[in-house]
Amino acid sequence: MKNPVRVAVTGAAGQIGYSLLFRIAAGDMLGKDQPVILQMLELPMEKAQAALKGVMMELEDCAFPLLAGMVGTDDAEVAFKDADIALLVGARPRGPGMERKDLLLENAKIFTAQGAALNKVASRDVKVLVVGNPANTNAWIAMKSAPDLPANNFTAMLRLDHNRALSQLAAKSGKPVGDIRKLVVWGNHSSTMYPDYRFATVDGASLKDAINDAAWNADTFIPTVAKRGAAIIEARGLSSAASAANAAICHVRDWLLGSDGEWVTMGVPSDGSYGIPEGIIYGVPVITANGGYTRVADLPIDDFSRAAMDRTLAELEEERAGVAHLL
Ligand SMILES: NC(=O)c1ccc[n+]([C@@H]2O[C@H](COP(=O)([O-])OP(=O)(O)OC[C@H]3O[C@@H](n4cnc5c(N)ncnc54)[C@H](O)[C@@H]3O)[C@@H](O)[C@H]2O)c1
Ligand SMILES: O=C(O)C[C@H](O)C(=O)O
Repeated sequence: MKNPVRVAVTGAAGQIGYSLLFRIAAGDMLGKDQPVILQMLELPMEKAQAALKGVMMELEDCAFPLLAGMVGTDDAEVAFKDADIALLVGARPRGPGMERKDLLLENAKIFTAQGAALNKVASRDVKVLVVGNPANTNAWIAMKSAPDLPANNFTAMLRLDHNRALSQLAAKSGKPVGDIRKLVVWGNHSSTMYPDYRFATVDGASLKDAINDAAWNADTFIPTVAKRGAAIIEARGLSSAASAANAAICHVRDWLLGSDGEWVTMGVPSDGSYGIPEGIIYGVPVITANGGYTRVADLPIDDFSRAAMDRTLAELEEERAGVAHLL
């Protein structure tokens, strides 16, 4: 039996937590031979702590063979103690009519404090995925608040956008969703993101050529993916949860276990390539292996793409300026 991996999850009693924790404990994220210890954080409020207790009772009732231990707490330093993986989910979600950046100031404080707590007590190689919105800027805040940890280990979730784009492309082209390769979602997890299938292939053939519809790309595909979160909120009255949890599982699974040479989208601190200033957490295509990721480099950027990539960058820079005083 392998040694257990410590997985910290914040916002554990929330909607995403309720979809996420059971799949982690079932081995969907780290493999069916990898025991896990779940270290769950919730707000220090009676209702949140009671709900967390209920979630832990249900986890117990599943008798997951891979669940080697559980901690439920309202103290970030307890939740992050020696954590190998930290899924930062806990934050206020947006409601109808709000943009994700409307949550900026309210949620930013959480990520300053949690970055500092990770810095103090987590494993020195902790891999951090920020899900709570606005995810890119929150990841940047956490990274800046944890100067002793490797900056490249702070990532934001764009995998939900990536998966949404895959499904839209499969529906349009009639190709099986699992056969689409080399998709990218550039930039911010916000309505400015740029889903880009110029390089996408199915069985080695260009998907862009197969679709051959520039108007659909600009007028339907990009806005549908970019506004999907809002469409879910409109339909459900609540923001996406099971699909968000699934995307978090995909993101961490690929990061830790490798993507077998396939491209996946991760929000990672920029290395300055593609004209994105260093340090900004920006969605880019990466290939993952051995617990690390490598950017797909030197992709050609045409004028349409440059404009789209600059638009989402400008929003990230604006968000960063809006929280600079907290750091
Ligand atoms: N990046 C993405 O693709 C993506 C997708 C879906 C949702 N989200 C975001 O994820 C976040 C969580 O969504 P949800 O639907 O689970 O919300 P939710 O309100 O159901 O749950 C959030 C939970 O976090 C807890 N919480 C709040 N502040 C906390 C803190 N400082 N420490 C620990 N726990 C805290 C709350 O008590 C609550 O139980 C939201 O910000 C949402 O917008 C991101
Ligand atoms: O859109 C939201 O506010 C929730 C989440 O980020 C999503 O994309 O579904």
